[in-house]
Amino acid sequence: MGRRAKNKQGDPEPMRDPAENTKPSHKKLGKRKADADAEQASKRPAKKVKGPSEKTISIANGKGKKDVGAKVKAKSKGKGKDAELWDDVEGSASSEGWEDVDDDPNSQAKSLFHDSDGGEFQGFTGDLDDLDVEEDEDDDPLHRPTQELDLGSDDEDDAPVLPKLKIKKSKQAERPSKIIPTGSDASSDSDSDPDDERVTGKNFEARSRALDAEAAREAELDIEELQRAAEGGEDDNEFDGADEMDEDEDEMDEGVSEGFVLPTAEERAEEKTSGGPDVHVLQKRMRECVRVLGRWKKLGHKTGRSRSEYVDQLISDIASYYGYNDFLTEKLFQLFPVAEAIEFFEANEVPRPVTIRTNTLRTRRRDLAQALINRGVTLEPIGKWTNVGLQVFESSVPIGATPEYLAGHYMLQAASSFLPVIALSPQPHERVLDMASSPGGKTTHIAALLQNTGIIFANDANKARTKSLTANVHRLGCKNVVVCSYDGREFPKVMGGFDRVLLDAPCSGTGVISKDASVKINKSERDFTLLSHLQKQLILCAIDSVNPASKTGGFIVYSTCSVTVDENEAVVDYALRKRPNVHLVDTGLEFGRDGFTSYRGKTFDESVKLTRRFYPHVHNMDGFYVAKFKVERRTKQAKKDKEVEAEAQDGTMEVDAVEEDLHFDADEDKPYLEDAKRRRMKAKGLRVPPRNRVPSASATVEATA
Ligand SMILES: C[S@@+](CC[C@H](N)C(=O)[O-])C[C@H]1O[C@@H](n2cnc3c(N)ncnc32)[C@H](O)[C@@H]1O
Repeated sequence: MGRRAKNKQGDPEPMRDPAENTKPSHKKLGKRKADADAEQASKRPAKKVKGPSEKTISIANGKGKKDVGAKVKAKSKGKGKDAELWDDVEGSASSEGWEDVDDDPNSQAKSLFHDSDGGEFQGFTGDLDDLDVEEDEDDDPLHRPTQELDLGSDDEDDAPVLPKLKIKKSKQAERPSKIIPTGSDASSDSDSDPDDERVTGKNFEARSRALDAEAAREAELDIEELQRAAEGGEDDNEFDGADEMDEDEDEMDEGVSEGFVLPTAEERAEEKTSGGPDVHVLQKRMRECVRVLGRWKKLGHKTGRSRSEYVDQLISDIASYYGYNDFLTEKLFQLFPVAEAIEFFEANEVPRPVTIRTNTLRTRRRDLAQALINRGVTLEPIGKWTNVGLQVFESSVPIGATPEYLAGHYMLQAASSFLPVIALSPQPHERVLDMASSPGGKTTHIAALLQNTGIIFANDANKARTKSLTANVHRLGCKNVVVCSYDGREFPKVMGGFDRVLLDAPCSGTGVISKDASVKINKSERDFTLLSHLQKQLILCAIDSVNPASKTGGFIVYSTCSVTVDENEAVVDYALRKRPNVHLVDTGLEFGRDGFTSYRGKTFDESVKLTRRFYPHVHNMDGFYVAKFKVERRTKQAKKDKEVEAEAQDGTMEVDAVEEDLHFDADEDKPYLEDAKRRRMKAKGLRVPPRNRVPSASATVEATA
């Protein structure tokens, strides 16, 4: 296997065979964790990627796994491909970045929410005063948990051969489609695989071309798959993934495993009180449940048990194997076909790749790459979809403390966090609101796309968190940012009339479990209810803060680092119903799965399929969701009609957060704009005219120019 392949983050490993030896289970971490710990000890020493604190970040090696179909459209527009990938300035296809470098190590506030790089929600009560927010550790590689980087050997055969669970082998899965490729994606290539070369300043462009070609190949495969799927028709089973096994597997394995007996409800209850079964029993049972559920139509009748008994057993075993609470296990399990759900849970056990976003206000990607390569960093472009992203494979220096980092040439930023800003696509000279912005990964990215023109109001309700936001804004040389600290629900009363608004909403963080395993056990039904409620309030305020008459914009992007429907499609659908003057538009993102238009008995507006879902097991990036709306002028009757309809459909969850007469008050905005202007002038050494008016309101407004 080539160097690149070895160094990339591994795919989630399949559940191991019972024959493999493991430690006894560790209840708190989940049985899989105990299992993994045992295996870890036997692995070869890993090469390390150092974080800024000298902690090591390493990436587990993984092999062989293929993936389910991500949609990749390889588009080649105008310029040469090399130029696109290594462009100096972010082009129209946009570019993007990881945030969350918390430059304020002293801040100890605890976050109730997850931000895209792994904050923490700890029981939000719905009142901002109850929020207790912590600095985002994952924003800062200094604080990132140590992860294992197993670079493997040069010879693929050296890797331990793990018996594989035949949990899923869909037709789709026969080729790589991860947007950030993994080792396994490249493993089938021959010796002459360009991936085998070491990445140097000289071969950047060749590597970029190879990536393009790969994307094009994948796009062709995607089309083939879609055609196959269309010809194959729909499965009428309760679960999409049912009967999804290959026919050849069917022939090989027609029956229910001999000696396997699904425990009864009583036996399960007994098992629980006695600490649960041995990890081997769990693995075996999960395999069997996945296999039988995967071919329920053929095997179900032979089991003598009901489908729901199998499902219940599997959910319960997943919870204890991976260490989730039962509620969250079921919630996440329901999002996927059976076998794919296992892939998702497995992917959450593996760290995502280390990625950085070039700050184009300070440097060009190729120059940054060369500078880091000179320092001993092994990296390469993330992929064609971003012209500012770099994936770091190994580094002999702390990647969060290099001179380039300190000089603001890049942001450590998860690849998924690039997505909402790409979708927002801010245009130079626009006025942008980043409604929940700390620690500023997306704000600074927006600033770069605006080329330091226009103005960004970077708001966050948590004042402590705005410290790291301000630090990042300064470090990256953003001169068009005003930092402020309001509850987002106060907008647009605070100010409005924005060309674009980003609402990267506080969320449960179910997309970033690999970064923060505490999510597995600390999320309850109530958390999701409260979060969804807050998100609905915020999204209406975000919509109302947009100037529908904007000549260049009039858009809002809603994003979360969560994969639950309550926090995503349900919020978007609610906004569509409550605000007749908005409609969804294409996000402009070239990959990601369609948003759900129906889910467990709920039906959403058809246009919700325009929203995008991203998954760790599919795209090799954090779980993420992105929706983009266009805001039009309101017409009174349309508004009334839609709202009556919304009230009727809403039932229990009514969120009337926004007063109807809210509008942008240019006068109220003036002091903030003036303040920013004054500071800009001051920074440029110009004479600053006397202040007309001091900003009112309790909020802190800090111009960062
Ligand atoms: C997902 S994080 C934002 C990450 C940020 N966009 C970035 O890219 O660095 C969500 C943020 O929302 C903030 N927040 C929570 N409730 C809020 C509210 N009611 N209004 C505004 N911000 C809020 C939290 O303090 C947190 O910083």
